Amino acid sequence: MKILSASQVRELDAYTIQNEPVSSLDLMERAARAFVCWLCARYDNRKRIVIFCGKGNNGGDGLAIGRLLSGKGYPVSVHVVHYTQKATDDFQANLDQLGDFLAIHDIRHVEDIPNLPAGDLLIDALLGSGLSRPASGLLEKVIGALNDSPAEVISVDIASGLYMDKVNDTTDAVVKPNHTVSFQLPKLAFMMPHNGPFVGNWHVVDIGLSQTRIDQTETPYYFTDAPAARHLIRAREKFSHKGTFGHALLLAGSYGKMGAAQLSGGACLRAGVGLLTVHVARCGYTIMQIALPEAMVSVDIHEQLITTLPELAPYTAIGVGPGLGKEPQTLKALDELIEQAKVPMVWDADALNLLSENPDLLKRLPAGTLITPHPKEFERLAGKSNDDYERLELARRFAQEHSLVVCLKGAHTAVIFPNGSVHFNATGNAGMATGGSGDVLTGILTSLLAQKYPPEDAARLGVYQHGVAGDRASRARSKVSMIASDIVENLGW
Ligand SMILES: NC(=O)C1=CN([C@@H]2O[C@H](COP(=O)(O)OP(=O)(O)OC[C@H]3O[C@@H](n4cnc5c(N)ncnc54)[C@H](OP(=O)(O)O)[C@@H]3O)[C@@H](O)[C@H]2O)[C@H](O)CC1
Ligand SMILES: [K+]
Repeated sequence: MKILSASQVRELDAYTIQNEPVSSLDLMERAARAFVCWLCARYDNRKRIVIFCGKGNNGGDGLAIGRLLSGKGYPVSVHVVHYTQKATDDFQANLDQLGDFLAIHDIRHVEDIPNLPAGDLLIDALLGSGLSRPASGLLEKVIGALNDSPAEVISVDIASGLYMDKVNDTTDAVVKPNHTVSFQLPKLAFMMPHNGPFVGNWHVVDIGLSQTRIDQTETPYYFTDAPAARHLIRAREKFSHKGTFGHALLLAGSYGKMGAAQLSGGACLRAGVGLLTVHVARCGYTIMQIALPEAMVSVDIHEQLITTLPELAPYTAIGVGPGLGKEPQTLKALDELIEQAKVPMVWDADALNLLSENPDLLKRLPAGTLITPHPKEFERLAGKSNDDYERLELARRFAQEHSLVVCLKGAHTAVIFPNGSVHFNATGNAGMATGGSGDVLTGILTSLLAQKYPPEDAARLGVYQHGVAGDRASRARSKVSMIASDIVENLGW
């Protein structure tokens, strides 16, 4: 799925109106119907609905939603916030229609804002994608009232006050909804970690905007959802054998961190690799043989560290980093790895920290290598950024400059290709913010590379499947109790 900017969505809107053709008022009706359909599937008509409308098309949607819900027997009250004289034509047309159904409450002063008790369901249709400046005055007060209320809030299209595709100031007044129901496509703002409170759980509903035009519209931003991920999965041929699925090498596990090697190795196996060898510090030999009977173990000459490489010829992909440590002898082994590796690689964890301390290594990383930094590791590699949008742009430049596939980990992990395109991931949950979760991802990615998935596909699919397994684990164990080995256990294709 593509993610478009506010101006591209406006253009898409206009194109659909002109070419389908459909009147803008009918398009608004479609949007309202899609929203109502979403709402009715979740809340029955005993729920009291309180709708707050601005005077643009987002407000127009709110009015149409009020009319449709009222028609379905929901107790609805509609409040129009008069922050401006100006109203859009479609807002006005809906206001005229709604007047026949319901009394409309005007909010002209702070005192007109109603009480919002816990049992109500508040619909935020104040401002949508047309936001052009921070909400102030009366709008700011209404937004404050919505945020102060214990009632559940659902935002129409986007939380009022939140920019679709650029950073908000921390002092901006923005609605904090429980849910956002977005029309047609997700928005870039939904992907940004700091926007979490201003998005809530988000959902996309289809309003029939032109697919032809969406296909034609160029964007660097994409969303890897279930259909996109399914498209990447390769079927297993009947006459395949373990050689078909490659031989992965993981360089992972030093003294006290052998669990990282175990998690990464387990995930690598469960992601379908034919054969796996884990190269560990000598002290890990027995641990690994017992913990992962399906893997072969190669031991370093050093008792506690990884300081050398095994013969690399047999391997079809290499993953390095989990539980590695940052000792100078290990750095030397990584230097040799860059010299000798002729197959795709994943660099993670301490391998990334060593890269950031040794920029010369970074310059020599082979094109197409996958790196999997969390925001702090990325900052060490590429420098500080002031906000999420800046970090994303920095990561795009970084991926392009170094010809790397960057998996910038987060709630919606951003997989960034060497051409600068960004693929946000749909799956995963906060339960995955637990030690070892990253080691699991490295194992999955190494496995897919070993099976000859191109690095870009391996990254998108691996990150997606990691999240799916995390979601299964959280259903089985809860977000609080799940641990990284539950993610390995729940991997499935
Ligand atoms: N394609 C779709 O997805 C469809 C979306 N629909 C809905 O339409 C809105 C967008 O509607 P629009 O009228 O463009 O914009 P808003 O409703 O968000 O804003 C209305 C006007 O308010 C002004 N504005 C902007 N920011 C502020 C502010 N901080 N304070 C006061 N006023 C503000 C602005 O006008 P200016 O000229 O003053 O800048 C806006 O134009 C979309 O989100 C959907 O909900 C359609 O219903 C169906 C198709
Ligand atoms: K809104």
